Amino acid sequence: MAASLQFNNGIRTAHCGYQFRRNSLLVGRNQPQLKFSSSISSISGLVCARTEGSCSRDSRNRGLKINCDKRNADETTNGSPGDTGEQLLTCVMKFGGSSVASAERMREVAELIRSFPEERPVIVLSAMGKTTNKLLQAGEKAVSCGVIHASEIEELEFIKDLHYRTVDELGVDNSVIAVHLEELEQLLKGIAMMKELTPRTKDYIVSFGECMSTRIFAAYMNKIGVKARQYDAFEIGFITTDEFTNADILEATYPAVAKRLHGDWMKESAIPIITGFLGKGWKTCAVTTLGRGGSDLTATTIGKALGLREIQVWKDVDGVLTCDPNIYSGAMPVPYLTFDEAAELAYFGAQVLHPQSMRPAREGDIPVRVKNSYNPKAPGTFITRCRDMSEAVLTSIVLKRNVTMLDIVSTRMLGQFGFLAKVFEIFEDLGISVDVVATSEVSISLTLDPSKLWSRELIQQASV
Ligand SMILES: Nc1ncnc2c1ncn2[C@@H]1O[C@H](COP(=O)(O)OP(=O)(O)O)[C@@H](O)[C@H]1O
Ligand SMILES: N[C@@H](CC(=O)OP(=O)(O)O)C(=O)O
Repeated sequence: MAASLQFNNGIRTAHCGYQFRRNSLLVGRNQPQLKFSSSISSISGLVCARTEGSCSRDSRNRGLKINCDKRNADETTNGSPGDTGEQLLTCVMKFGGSSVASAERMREVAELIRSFPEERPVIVLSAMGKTTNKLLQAGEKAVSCGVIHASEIEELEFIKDLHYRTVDELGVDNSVIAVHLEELEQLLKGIAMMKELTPRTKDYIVSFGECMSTRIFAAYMNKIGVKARQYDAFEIGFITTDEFTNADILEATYPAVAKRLHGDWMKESAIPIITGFLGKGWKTCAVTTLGRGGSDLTATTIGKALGLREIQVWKDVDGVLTCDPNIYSGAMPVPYLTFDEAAELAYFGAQVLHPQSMRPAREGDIPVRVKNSYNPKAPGTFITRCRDMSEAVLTSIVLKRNVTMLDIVSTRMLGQFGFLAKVFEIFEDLGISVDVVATSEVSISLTLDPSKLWSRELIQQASV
C-alpha cells in the first residue's frame, strides 16, 4: 500500500503511489507490478517513457543558415559545408566533466577531436571532474569559516591542486589559470567577510570551473598544433534571464552567438573552445548558470544558432541507457530516441541530459548524438525529430526520487466545468510545477515538486 497523509479536506499526499498518462507510466515504491533489483528499494518513483507515432527522418544536408530578422546578424548561406568553398563549422562536440577530468583525459579528448579530420567542430567543455561541486562546497564553507581561514578551505586546495597539476602535466603555461585561482581565493575571502552566499555569487563562483577547463584545453590544443581559441559564453552573446542558478537562454542569444562565432571563424579558422553552463543575465549583466548539467544546453544552443549538421554530447556512458547504470548495471544503450522522448526522460530525472537541452535541437531540427568519450567506437544514441516506433514497446526507465502525489477527491466535480482550471490556478499562483496528471469523474491525481509541496500557502488553500 502507498504511504499517504490525509488532510481532512480530501487532499491526500502520497509519497508512493501510481498513476498513468498517455505516454508515461509512473510507478511508486512497493508497487507489486514492477520488480527490478533489490538495489532500488529506496526508489520512490519510476517513469517509463514511450512516445507514440512514427515517421522517418528526412535526410538533409545542412550548411550554415542564419536568419536573424532585423537584428544584428544576417548571413545566410545554403548548401553543405565545403560546397561554397568556405570551410564552415560543421558540428558541436560537448565534453562533460568526466571527459575532461584530468590531464590524461584532456589528451584523449584532443586526440578524439583530431580523429575527425573531416569535422570543423565547435567544442563546449564543462568544468573538470567534480569541480563545480567543489566550488559550491568551498563557497558554503567560506560563509562560516572566517576571513583568515578562507585560503585554507580544503576544496580550494583541491581545485588549485587539480588545475595546477593538469597544466603542469599538459606542459602548458600556468599563467592561463593563475589569475583565476587568485581571484577565486579573493572571492572566498569576500564571502567569508560578508558571511553570505547568494545565488548570484554561487553562479559567479562556479563559473571559475568552466573558465579554467576551457583555457587549459585551448592552450593544450594550440600546443599540439591545433589552432584553438577560448571563449567565455557570457562574453559572446549567451544572454539569459536573471534567474541565478537556473537561468533560461533568451532568443537574442542565437543571432549574437552565430554572428560572433561565425565572424571569428571566417577571419581565422581557430577551433572555438567555449565554456558550457554559463551565460550573462540580461538585466544584471552578471554571470548566470543554466542549471546543473547545463553544458548540454550550451551545446544545443550553439548547434541551433549556427545551424550545424550535428550536436555531439560526449559522456562517460555508451549513450542514453535503458535505465540509470548506477541503479542497474545491466542497462543497455538505446540506439535511437526522439527529441520528445529524450526531453521527457531528462525531465523525469535521467541525469544523462539536461532537461531543457532538447529544445534548441528540436527547434533547429539538429540531430543530437550521445557518445562515450571513454569508448568512442560505441555507436551511442542518435536523437532526432522522429524515429521508427513500430517495434518500440518500452524505451527507457528513469527514476525520480521523492515523488509526491496529491489526490483531490470530491463528488462536487461530477458533471461540473472549470474544476480543473480552479485547481491549476492555485499551482500557477504558487509557482508549483505539476509533473503528471490523471483524472476520473470524482478525483484528480497529480505529482508535484516535493520541495514546494509543504508551502504553507498550499496547505491553507487546500483547507478552503
Ligand atoms: N538513463 C541513463 N543513461 C545514461 N546515463 C545515465 C542514465 N541515468 C543516469 N545516468 C548517469 O548519467 C551520467 C552521465 O551524465 P553526466 O554525469 O551529466 O555526464 P557529463 O558530466 O559527462 O556530461 C552517467 O555516468 C550515468 O551515471
Ligand atoms: N559543470 C556544470 C555543468 C555541466 O554541464 O557539467 P557536466 O557536463 O559535467 O554534467 C555542472 O557540474 O553542473
